[in-house]
Amino acid sequence: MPNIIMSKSSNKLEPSLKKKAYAFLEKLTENDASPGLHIEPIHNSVDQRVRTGRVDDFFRAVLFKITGAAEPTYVFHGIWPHDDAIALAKKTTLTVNPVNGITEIRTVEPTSETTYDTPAEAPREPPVVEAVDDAPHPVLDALGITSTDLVDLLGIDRDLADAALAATTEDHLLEIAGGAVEWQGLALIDLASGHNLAEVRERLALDQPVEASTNDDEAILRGLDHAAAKLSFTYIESNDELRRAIDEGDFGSWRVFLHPEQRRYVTGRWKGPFRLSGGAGTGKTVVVLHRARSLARSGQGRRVIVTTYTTNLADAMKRDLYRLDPQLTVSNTLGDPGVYVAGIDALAARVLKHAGEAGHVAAAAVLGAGARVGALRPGNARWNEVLDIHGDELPTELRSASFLDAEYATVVLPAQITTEAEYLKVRRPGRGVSLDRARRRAVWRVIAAYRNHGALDRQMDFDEAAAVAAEHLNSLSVNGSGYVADHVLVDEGQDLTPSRWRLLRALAGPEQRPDDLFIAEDSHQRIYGQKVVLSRYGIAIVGRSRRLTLNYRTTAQNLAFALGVLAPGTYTDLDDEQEKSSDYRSARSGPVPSLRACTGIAEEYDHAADTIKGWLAGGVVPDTIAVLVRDRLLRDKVVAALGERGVGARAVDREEIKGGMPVVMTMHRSKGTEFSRVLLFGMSESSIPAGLRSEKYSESSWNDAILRERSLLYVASTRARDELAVSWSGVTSPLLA
Ligand SMILES: Nc1ncnc2c1ncn2[C@@H]1O[C@H](COP(=O)(O)OP(=O)(O)OP(=O)(O)O)[C@@H](O)[C@H]1O
Repeated sequence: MPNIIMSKSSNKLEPSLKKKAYAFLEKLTENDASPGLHIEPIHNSVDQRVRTGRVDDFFRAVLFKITGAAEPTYVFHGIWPHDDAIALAKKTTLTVNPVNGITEIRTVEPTSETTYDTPAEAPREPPVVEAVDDAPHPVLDALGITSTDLVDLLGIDRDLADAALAATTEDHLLEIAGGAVEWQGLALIDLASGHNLAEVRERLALDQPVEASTNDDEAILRGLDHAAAKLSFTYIESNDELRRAIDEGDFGSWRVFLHPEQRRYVTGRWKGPFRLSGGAGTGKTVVVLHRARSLARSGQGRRVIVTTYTTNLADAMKRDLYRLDPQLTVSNTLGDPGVYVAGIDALAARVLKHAGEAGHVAAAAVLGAGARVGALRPGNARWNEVLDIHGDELPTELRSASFLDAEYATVVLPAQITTEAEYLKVRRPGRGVSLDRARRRAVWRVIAAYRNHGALDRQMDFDEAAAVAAEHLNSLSVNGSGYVADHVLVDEGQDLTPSRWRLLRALAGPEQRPDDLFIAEDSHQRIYGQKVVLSRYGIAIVGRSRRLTLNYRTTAQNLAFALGVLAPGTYTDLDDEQEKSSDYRSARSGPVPSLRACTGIAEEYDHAADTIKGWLAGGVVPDTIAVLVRDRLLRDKVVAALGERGVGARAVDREEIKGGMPVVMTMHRSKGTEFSRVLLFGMSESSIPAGLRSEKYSESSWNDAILRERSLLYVASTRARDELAVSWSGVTSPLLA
């Protein structure tokens, strides 16, 4: 049976052609000599491997046939109307790159020397001396990149290198890169964003050239197997896979065309916890899903847990894992073989449910004598209740549910404090509020009351539940029952609290083991909780951390806007190192975000309705449009106001996003989602909510709250794939200034 390799370009078939493409390729895999297929060479073609095949009366497929092995391999390039297909087949070649051996598809234009546009603004004649200073300077030249670097060291096509070296704006360079062989385009973007040659070679695995072969067909097959070639080609292993690859087209690219760097983190094996950081849209979730699959398939009975902070995102990951591999064993019982996907709080609940009586023992150990496992509820209502009764015993500035919640989650629970004496002695690193003995006593009284209320009402907050679940699992490990999962993978790690980290550690076993924990995180997107330093909670990364920097989701223009929002803040990662964002880049270009100041809310509603109508009239699919707002109240007002202006829109809360209509949701809910068009609505001075007042108990807490607001805006702006619009009424948000 012939093997089929699909090229990325063949992935972009018109919907009407998908069924035909599938029927054609299915027949080809059964028997390439089948007479109905008409697999034929083309007279006078540049590449003697090229073939055309009959899809129907009107359409032909263009393929390359590689022989030599027991079965032939066909590289499927695409489908075109008959005459176009013949013309293309004559001039298209499948060759290996002379420098690194990577297999590439190229079009050889017989009449023109270059297939890339020379930039309009590039000087064609030597400029007169006076004009030189004002002349736009080529981007790559300014970085000291030469033609020798590009052509001889990296293996970039000469005509592409010439065009790229002449480009005087990053936009034009992006355009040129977009038309190039995938890995060559990415190499140019990397160089333009300041990476040196060695870094580019390492990122794209060009420092591992393909082993040479004297047999041309063998060389092509080897070149197709290189990590950089896999950006453009994928082996199709079954008819199911073929159908999905064709049906999902470009939307399913993440399933098959991984970047060599992403691939490295999917297949990499480490002695202990590994941390993958990276900006919004760099494919961290994609890596987590692929890695979960790779680990689940790495041995009999592997138990893999995939988790994250919010239930919505966990649900989305479960769906995507199925899209990635419908055959993957999914586990519905914690501890069973397969991949178990759940939000971190649902994991805690599941552990406690199974714990039975032992759960109450763990609760007493963590929360003090008398505590039992109870129903899971958020802590705010209980803190407020306790403050109403005992608030007067605290200094005014500490009468804050936010302060108490943070003190409890980051100091008391992780240190397993159950008595005042322990609290008086405990170290409180990173809390930013100093407490003398008297103040500690007062704070402990309120915390003890909080615990009493919890015990009386048979309630636990989510941090308590995680801490108790971790304690229970650790006690099982001590008794020799072992750990729950061979591998635990967590997405959005920046949002987890210390007790949740302890739970993750416990799920993977108390002691470090190979590939026990894989942590994807972006400290620029921390929108919940406090800063956490992992080493304080038994998770030692030491040298096992890397970053992804290529944004797959959004355009360079949207990314620049989003990074501008972050810029005034300082962010530290889970290793307490300063996080940088200067090397984030995008391979796509689009319009500059539109900013609209309105005089009042009515005008802002009108503008929102007009913007959405314009997008819809332009053919944008309705549910790929989102309006993002700071809170639920405004969300519901926007839905109503849009409706009054003739634009149907759906408010989205916890439920899955349904098709058919533009959606309106809070910025928090937008985490982990993406849309073609996004309007950030209501970005006025008042968009920093009154609720943040409770963070004013210390300067550092207030600064951190503002940092989280910046991060929230960064999350929201990076949801836009193609176009971003921002509006406000009256005075603009200080975060945008
Ligand atoms: N190799 C790839 N090929 C094609 N598309 C990709 C690839 N990697 C990621 N993407 C796409 O880029 C988008 C962002 O990916 P993903 O959600 O994994 O990023 P992320 O880093 O987790 O983002 P965020 O932190 O903002 O949630 C998705 O649409 C994903 O399908």
